[in-house]
Amino acid sequence: MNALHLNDFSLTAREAIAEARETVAGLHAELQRNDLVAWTAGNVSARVDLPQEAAQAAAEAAGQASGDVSGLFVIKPSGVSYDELEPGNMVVCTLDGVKIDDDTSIGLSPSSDTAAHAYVYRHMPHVGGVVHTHSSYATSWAARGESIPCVLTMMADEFGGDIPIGPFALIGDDSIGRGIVETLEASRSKAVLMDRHGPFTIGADARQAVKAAVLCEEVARTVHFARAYGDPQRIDQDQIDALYARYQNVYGQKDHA
Ligand SMILES: O=C(CO)[C@@H](O)[C@@H](O)COP(=O)(O)O
Repeated sequence: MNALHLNDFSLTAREAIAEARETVAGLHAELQRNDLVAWTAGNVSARVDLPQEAAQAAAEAAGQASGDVSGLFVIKPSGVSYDELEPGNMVVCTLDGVKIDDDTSIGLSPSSDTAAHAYVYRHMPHVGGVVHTHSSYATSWAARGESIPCVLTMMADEFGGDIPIGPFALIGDDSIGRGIVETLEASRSKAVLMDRHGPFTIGADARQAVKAAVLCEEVARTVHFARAYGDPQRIDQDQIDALYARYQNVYGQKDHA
């Protein structure tokens, strides 16, 4: 555990951490509601942006000048039933993936995918939320090492093209995170199917990352059946680009100035 304690942070920072804990705890229910997880096999995290001075002050208060205290993220505790998840047991980590003294029980370890989430936050500054599931249809494409071809307008809308396959990597160090970042940096997709493991999704915030996980499973299922009974054709790239631009910039309720 890190020497940092919640009390080392300013009131403003502690309020931001508390808000992130509420959000992340609530979003795990969305994974269940959308049938994306069996047992505890999935996790959601959210970045907590801190003003640099707040992060530095906390580090100095903890007598810690080293380590990445430029921000924090909140992630679920490993292996805890979704029925027991609540804001108070959401684990707070530095961007190095190290738990701070966050008033959860000392014994509560962060998700086993914490290193992967942390790597994404360190290397993709625009990402505010990360989700990992083993949802059945997306994971069956991962098991085959096959990317999902962009044969649906919904895929063009949300993923801007195919949903790519990432490399096979073992859990426990930066390998998975590195594979996620390398794959997503080469694509517009918000989802990557890690080979023989399962989907990881990103978003500007945690709710957008959960949406990407829901839509990833939805299109994985639809294309699975389309391929079983036919030969669906990939949408032309210029049409994918037009669909993606509309959906990302026009769809829904935009703030009308
Ligand atoms: O696949 C694995 C472990 O192999 C994890 O993603 C999954 O079980 C969720 O683990 P956590 O409960 O988040 O530690």
